[in-house]
Amino acid sequence: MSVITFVCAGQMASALTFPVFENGHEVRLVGSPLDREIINGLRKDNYHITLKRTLHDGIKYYQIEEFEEALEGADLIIGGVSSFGLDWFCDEILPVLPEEVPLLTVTKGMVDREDGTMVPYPYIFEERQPEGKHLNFNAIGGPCTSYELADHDNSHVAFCGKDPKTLKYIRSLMATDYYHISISTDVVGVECAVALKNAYALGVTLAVGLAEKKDGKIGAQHYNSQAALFGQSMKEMGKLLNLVGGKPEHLVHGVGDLYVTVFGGRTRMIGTLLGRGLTFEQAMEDLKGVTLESIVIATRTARAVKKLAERGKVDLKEYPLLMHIDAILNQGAEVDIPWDAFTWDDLD
Ligand SMILES: NC(=O)C1=CN([C@@H]2O[C@H](COP(=O)(O)OP(=O)(O)OC[C@H]3O[C@@H](n4cnc5c(N)ncnc54)[C@H](OP(=O)(O)O)[C@@H]3O)[C@@H](O)[C@H]2O)C=CC1
Ligand SMILES: O=C(CO)COP(=O)(O)O
Repeated sequence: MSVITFVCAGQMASALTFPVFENGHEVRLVGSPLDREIINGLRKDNYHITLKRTLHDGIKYYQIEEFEEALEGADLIIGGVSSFGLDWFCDEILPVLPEEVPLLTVTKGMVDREDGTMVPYPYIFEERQPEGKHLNFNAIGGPCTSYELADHDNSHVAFCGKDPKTLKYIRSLMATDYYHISISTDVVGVECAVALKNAYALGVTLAVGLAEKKDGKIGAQHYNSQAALFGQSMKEMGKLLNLVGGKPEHLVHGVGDLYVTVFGGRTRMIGTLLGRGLTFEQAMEDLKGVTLESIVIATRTARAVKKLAERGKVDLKEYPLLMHIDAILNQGAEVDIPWDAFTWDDLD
């Protein structure tokens, strides 16, 4: 039995307690300063108020003030922060983590630099750890919604990090007959692929809202338009993956993640509302309190691509869907899918 300490008791970190606990490990779940209510509820009856599932009896729950106690003797630390708590995680958590214990994070995202470079979160964590500290950073990517993992649906994810031995070790702690894990040292490839899907899931689900608007009926579906946007998303994601230097095969994790997010992710909600004709501000107001990584990543990716275009490294015409998503989110544009920009002629 190993001891596995989770920092943040959000939906995904808490869902991961299922495979870990079922593998016989001691599970310690520590809430962020914003997770007090979640931890109080779990202590009462193991029911997680945002995941809406009952966690295993036997998990130990901690408030953030008890973090050091929860770290004692830990063999693995799992970070469950979202992009919105990234600074808190870097400033408050990284300094107290023991160097000898590997860290595995679920946070999907990238940061864009002034010159248009896109840097995945594990590298940001590495940069922002205290000077002289050398934590062992690893991350999870791939299609896996929290509530379906909690329900034991078969999921295939990718763990990435620099050290193959660590990746094999972490996999040995967490793999089950329903939680299937590929491992890779291509951190940029895995992380960029799965971060990008958040931006494009918003793009595909515009078609969900557009169909409802067209038919005047909530729940109306038009799969042709969703499929066209899905294909265009895959094309642009592939180009972006190539741009950051990730291996093309990791597009599998990003495209799988795009699929699950279009059907079962929170990003579907914002894309649908925008497609129905709500302004960005109205949609955000309706979805107050929902974790929407897509807004952050779409904005950052578009900013990076525009910067690279200024530098002559890319042609913006190759990213019509990303540019339209950015215009909706950041320039007040109405939804008006640039269908013609998606077509191309391949003639010998
Ligand atoms: N949910 C899912 O199905 C999946 C999620 N992911 C990724 O995992 C990450 C977390 O997602 P998820 O668990 O769903 O999100 P949640 O919003 O449920 O959890 C995020 C965690 O980060 C904390 N947090 C947010 N903002 C701050 C802040 N300013 N300061 C301190 N802590 C903060 C949250 O506290 P609080 O609860 O109070 O907000 C919570 O503990 C995301 O990057 C997401 O893309 C990956 C795979 C699937
Ligand atoms: O990343 C996810 C599934 O892999 C979930 O996406 P959302 O953050 O949109 O819910």
